[in-house]
Amino acid sequence: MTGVLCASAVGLHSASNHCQITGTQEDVRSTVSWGKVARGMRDRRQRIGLELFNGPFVLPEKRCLRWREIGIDKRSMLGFVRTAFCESESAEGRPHLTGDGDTGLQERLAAVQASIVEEQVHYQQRIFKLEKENQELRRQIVLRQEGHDLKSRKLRRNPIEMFSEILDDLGNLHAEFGTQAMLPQVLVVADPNAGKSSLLEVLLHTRIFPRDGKAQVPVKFTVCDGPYHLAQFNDSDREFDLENPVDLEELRKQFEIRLKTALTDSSVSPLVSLTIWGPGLSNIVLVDVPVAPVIEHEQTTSSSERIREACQSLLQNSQALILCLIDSSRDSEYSKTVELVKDFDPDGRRSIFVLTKTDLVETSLANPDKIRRVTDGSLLPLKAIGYYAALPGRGPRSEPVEDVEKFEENYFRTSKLFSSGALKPEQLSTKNMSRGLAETFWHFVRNSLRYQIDSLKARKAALEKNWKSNFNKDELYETGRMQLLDDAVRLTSVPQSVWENEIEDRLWTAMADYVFDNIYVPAAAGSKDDLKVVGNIRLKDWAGTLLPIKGVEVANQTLYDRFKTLASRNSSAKDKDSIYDNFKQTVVDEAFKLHQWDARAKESLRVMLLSSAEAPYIITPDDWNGAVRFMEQACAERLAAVQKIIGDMLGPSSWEKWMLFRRQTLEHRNRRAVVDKLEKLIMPTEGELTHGTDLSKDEINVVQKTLESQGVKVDPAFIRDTWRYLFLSRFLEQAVSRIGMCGEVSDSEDLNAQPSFKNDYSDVDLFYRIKRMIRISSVALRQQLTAAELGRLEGEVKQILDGLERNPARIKEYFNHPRIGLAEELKKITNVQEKLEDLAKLIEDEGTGSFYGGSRNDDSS
Ligand SMILES: Nc1nc2c(ncn2[C@@H]2O[C@H](COP(=O)(O)OP(=O)(O)OP(=O)(O)O)[C@@H](O)[C@H]2O)c(=O)[nH]1
Repeated sequence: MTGVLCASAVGLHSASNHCQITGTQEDVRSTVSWGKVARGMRDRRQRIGLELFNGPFVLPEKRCLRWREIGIDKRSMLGFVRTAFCESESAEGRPHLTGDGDTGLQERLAAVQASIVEEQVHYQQRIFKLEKENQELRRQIVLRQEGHDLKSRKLRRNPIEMFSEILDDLGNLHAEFGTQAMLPQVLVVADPNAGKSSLLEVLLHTRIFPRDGKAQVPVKFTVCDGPYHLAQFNDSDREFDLENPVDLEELRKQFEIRLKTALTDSSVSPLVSLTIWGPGLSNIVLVDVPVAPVIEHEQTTSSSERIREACQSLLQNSQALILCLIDSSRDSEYSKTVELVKDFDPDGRRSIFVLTKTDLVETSLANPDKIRRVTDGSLLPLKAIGYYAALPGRGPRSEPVEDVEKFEENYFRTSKLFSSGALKPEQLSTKNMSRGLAETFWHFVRNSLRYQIDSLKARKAALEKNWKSNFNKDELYETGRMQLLDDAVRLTSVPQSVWENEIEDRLWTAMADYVFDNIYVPAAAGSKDDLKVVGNIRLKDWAGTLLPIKGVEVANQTLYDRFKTLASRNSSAKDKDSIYDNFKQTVVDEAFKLHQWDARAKESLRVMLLSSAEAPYIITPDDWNGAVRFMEQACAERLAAVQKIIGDMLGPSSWEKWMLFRRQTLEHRNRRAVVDKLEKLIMPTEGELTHGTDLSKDEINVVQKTLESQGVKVDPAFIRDTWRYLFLSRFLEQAVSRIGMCGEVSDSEDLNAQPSFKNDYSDVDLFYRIKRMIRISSVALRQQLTAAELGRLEGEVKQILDGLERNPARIKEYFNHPRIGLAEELKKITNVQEKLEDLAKLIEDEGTGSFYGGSRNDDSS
């Protein structure tokens, strides 16, 4: 071969804005009649690359002539070069177009190819026009069907909206229950500055992204073909009119806020979602997926960790298409995004590559062969299912989308980079890509729907196996509510005697320690006369102060406990269902926070008790017998409690030490020493207790000093404390043995015959009065309870339930039982499955062809 004239150099294709010639000066001079070319050009503009065609003609390996530099249009240059070629064809050693074969044939082939390209472009434009008309007709039909209801200016829900809703439902199912189901969506990924935002904006036909850069957060765009150009965030009802600059500006602001919130606030979804309607938009779900969080995961902070996970889980969806943008002006073989795509889709089964910025390649002639090497899979590490070239921008992003589209259309019509047929005309331009993408997307949808329906059915079957009943939260709430109101009413049918006995028992338990420590022991520890006088005074003081207060507290607590027991009454029943427990117990608790016993109750109880304190003492044999039994039991119980306290003070006995391996502490040993001394010095183990309740200072001193001489160091408070229980124990032992000597009486004679009835047994009398006061309190409190408190409580329960009904989120919280979880999941899966089946049926009936959406076209095209 004597010379090589590259195909692109010859300019046989009109889609070039420069001419490239390769070969040495001699090669080229001997093969082409360059003078002819030069002459033709000079004739036209008098200004031509003379140094190339006539001059010293030092042709380096590669030379380039720009049409614009020469000053003639491409079509003319094409003509000149063609003629020059034809003339030189007969010459010996004529030049070759790149590649082998006969030059003339190749030239003719190239010419035919060029005209085919032109034809295709022409028909493509016709198709656009027809589609636009078709779309306008559809819009009019829809508007007519909707009766010109312009309140909602969107089209009635189209398949892509149905589909997007299903995607959201599946996302929620996954987040709430971990249910796996995947459907297609188009994930758009790119290296920084590759033109992703520009491309998305052309696809959405609006400059939607915030101007000052956008946060690295995934954004889902549900793109719908519709008569009006509108946008709406999925978490809001507001529609933005994209034709209105004020609305558009506001939308950008809102968008920016949402992106920032998604990045920083872990309580909101990391995926920002919005729907865009517009005439001629393709029906498709696009997700802008930032790759930086996935690639640079070592540097992620905890807040961006969520974003990384979200992006990763989007990419892991084996049904999703990955639209990977490749900046052709850079060395794409080193692209980190391409590496990432390879990780998630090693076989290139769901990846599509889009070459952007090819205009820059063309002007710089950096690597003209690049397109072919990308599309034949030799440049990138994986072969994709589709390739497109798009020119979504060329300068500031403020340029109207229409202008970008026009520029793009013009560029592809004339670009020599694509003249070799590496990409077909329908693979060139954003518009064509959008259409092709919609086609592939719906193809993926159709193929995956059946599989997803089946996988949801399988999950449902597994859930149904675990689930017998068919509750939902609203039904559960209604049942729980009815049961609670029923329980509140059932409180009124509790017998009076049950209330009274329960309050009486509880009140005595609550007051027993006080009665011993502050009434009986101080009164009985003195002389027999003191017992009556002191006992009387202390009893009245108790009746006038503490008893009414404690009485109301105890009655309220009794009411609460009984209501709680009733509310969980099913616990032991056969149909017990713990599902209601949480809800009912919480409502009961809240009702009792509201419930205040009538404030007048204490005062009326106090008056009643004080007057009973004046009432006559034991009169009848029953009074006596009851009082004796009560005193005996009370003293025995108190004695047992005191002995237990003393036992704890002294620590383990020798037996326990050896057999149970328990150890005595220093405090235990000191207590034992103090008890020994007190028993020896002050309180004889045998015989009547003659000492008063308190130790004198001298007695304490003696005990302390004696112990000190034995090496035991204790302070006076320690001695006094030990004495208190020691005394009480001895005192109660004597009381129990004394009361044991009292027999039962059957009549008044018997009663009067009791030894020293009036004098020696004043303490029986005291216990009789104590018991009578407790009884009077319980009867009075029961009366207040049944007459007023039950009614008020029922009202309060209703009040709380009404409040709950206004706050469904709280109701949801109460019913969080695993079985409810199953039922909820089951319900949601059924719902999604039904929607999927509707969509599958629609696809079956209409075919996906009608779902792709429109193709926008300019009137000019
Ligand atoms: N010449 C030319 N410039 C383009 C092309 N596509 C985009 N640009 C320009 O490239 C610059 C970057 O484009 P963007 O759309 O912001 O790129 P991006 O991928 O979103 O960038 P990041 O925000 O870093 O992700 C802008 O100035 C665009 O106008 C193209 O095909 N040709």
